[in-house]
Amino acid sequence: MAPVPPPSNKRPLVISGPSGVGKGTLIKKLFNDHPDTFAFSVSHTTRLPRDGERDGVDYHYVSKEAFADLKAKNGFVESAQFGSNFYGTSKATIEEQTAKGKVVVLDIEMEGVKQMRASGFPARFVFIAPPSEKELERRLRGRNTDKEEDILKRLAQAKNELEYSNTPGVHDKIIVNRDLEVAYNELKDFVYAPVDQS
Ligand SMILES: Nc1ncnc2c1ncn2[C@@H]1O[C@H](COP(=O)(O)OP(=O)(O)OP(=O)(O)O)[C@@H](O)[C@H]1O
Repeated sequence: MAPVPPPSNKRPLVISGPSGVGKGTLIKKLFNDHPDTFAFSVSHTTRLPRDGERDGVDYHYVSKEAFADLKAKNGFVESAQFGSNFYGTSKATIEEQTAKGKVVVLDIEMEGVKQMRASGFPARFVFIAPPSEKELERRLRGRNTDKEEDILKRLAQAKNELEYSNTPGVHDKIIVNRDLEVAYNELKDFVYAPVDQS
């Protein structure tokens, strides 16, 4: 198959949506299909790695002290606290990848989207929605990565995320991830749309 030319729109892509909705799954497909086009914005986190996760690939795993230090230096475009852990996207990470000509992909949650919108950071905002809250719960339990306590916290937070997604003008595109292939095609169509349509 001939290689697909990169999208004409190079603005970073901000993918948000409740935990367990399938953001990671969709992003992985995009990267697998177009390995040289996108660059993942690897977030900083103070949480411990899950089995199989690698430092610098899934997250930059840092101490709470190191995180606070970078935040004090205004080094994050967005940061948030979930439970007892902190998450953030460093400016340096985005700038490095954009300078290499990549379309940077950010996987962040509601508070991060609010912060990025408030900052006026130039980006395209995509919200991934579940077909239903019941299906979201099924997926969270099905992936077998979270403790019961965390699942309940994620489901409570999901309600806030879904409510926020109804705010007009926040997201440039909302995709319901019911059937994975259908959702993936919608995402690709949006990402590869000419500049003036997105
Ligand atoms: N369309 C779909 N139909 C059924 N299952 C799906 C679909 N999309 C993703 N899943 C499954 O749902 C689970 C959660 O997906 P994933 O881990 O990608 O979510 P996420 O939004 O990245 O979560 P988090 O924000 O917590 O990282 C996974 O087990 C994944 O295989």
